[in-house]
Amino acid sequence: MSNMIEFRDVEKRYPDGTVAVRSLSLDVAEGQTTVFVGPSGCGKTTSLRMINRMIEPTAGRISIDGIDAATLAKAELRRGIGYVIQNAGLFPHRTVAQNIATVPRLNGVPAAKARDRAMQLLELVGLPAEFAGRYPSQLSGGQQQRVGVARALAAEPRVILMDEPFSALDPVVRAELQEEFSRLGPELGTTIVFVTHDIDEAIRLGDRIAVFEPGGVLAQYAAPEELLEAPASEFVAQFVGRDRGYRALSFETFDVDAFDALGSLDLVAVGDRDPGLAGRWSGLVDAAGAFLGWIDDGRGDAASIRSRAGAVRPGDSMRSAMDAVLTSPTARAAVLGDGDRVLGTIGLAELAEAGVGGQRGGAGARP
Ligand SMILES: Nc1ncnc2c1ncn2[C@@H]1O[C@H](COP(=O)(O)OP(=O)(O)OP(=O)(O)O)[C@@H](O)[C@H]1O
Repeated sequence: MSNMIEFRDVEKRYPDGTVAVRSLSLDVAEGQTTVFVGPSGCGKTTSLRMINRMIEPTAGRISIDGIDAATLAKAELRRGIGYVIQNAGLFPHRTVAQNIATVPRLNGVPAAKARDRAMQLLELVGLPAEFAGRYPSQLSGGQQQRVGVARALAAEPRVILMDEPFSALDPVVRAELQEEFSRLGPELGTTIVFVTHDIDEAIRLGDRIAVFEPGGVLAQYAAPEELLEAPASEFVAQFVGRDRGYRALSFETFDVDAFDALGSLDLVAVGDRDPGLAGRWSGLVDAAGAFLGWIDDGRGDAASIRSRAGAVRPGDSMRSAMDAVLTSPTARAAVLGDGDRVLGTIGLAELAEAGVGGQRGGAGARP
């Protein structure tokens, strides 16, 4: 994979002597999402803004696609780089469609064409077409942020810089945007550099994560799995947090073969009835044996389903398996195989043992 952006010994020293970024060297791979994360004041925003030269480095070199950014005219450089900030920064007196079409219009794209494209982008970021004629103040924060992303995409940039774009949103909307956004980047093949102070957001979105520490120093640059499993310093270990073991489970695959034995589960097929199971948890299955949910009245009827949560399939992450156990009404997750047929159940203790063993031994260590 080729590098889209290269930092080489980049430094930013402000006139008052503050060194915001110290000897930064890193490569941003094309088509990937790279996240700059770290506590406040550690130089993330400064590093991001040096890419499109909103801030000029005082030493070192940044190249984009092999070309030294300092040799390009700023307007030309920025034409290929989208920029999204917190609170979207939309133009208040322009409609949503006009906001999205801003850069294409400046680039001479005819109005009708720019508008068609704006409508497509509106759909891409999950907003209904009737929002096109609204003004930013008539949208919620999350909707404005979606328009901000659409506007950045409108010029079909090869690179998008995002500075804490979701930080001002409430946790639910924020999680929604993270979820959708993590699909959008890879789908469009756009190279994204994303700044956040939130390690969970970094892990959710980043293909690679650069952890900055105070003083503008790059503490570690690695894939999320590696960051969690092998933090390079005490600072990184602290920053990724005490619950990093749990986070790391996202990268471990649930493997039925790792368990010596599964627990048993009584099953009732749709249309059958087993009075002996009244008052006990059992699994409802369809005629082909596929798990439909949990029942506790022994009646083979979809109306009896008390919960559909609490099932895990081979190939799910260990974190999903853990969630399945925790959300199952029985405190044990149903383990499903081909065609969602029930293989048995697992509980927290077995899972923890397999998960911890997997991490300790690393991939392939199991005989
Ligand atoms: N114009 C400036 N003059 C002097 N110092 C500055 C200037 N702009 C930023 N700094 C300092 O540079 C350091 C890095 O700032 P920067 O905004 O890059 O950090 P950050 O990691 O993005 O933090 P935050 O998450 O709080 O925005 C900080 O100590 C900041 O106070």
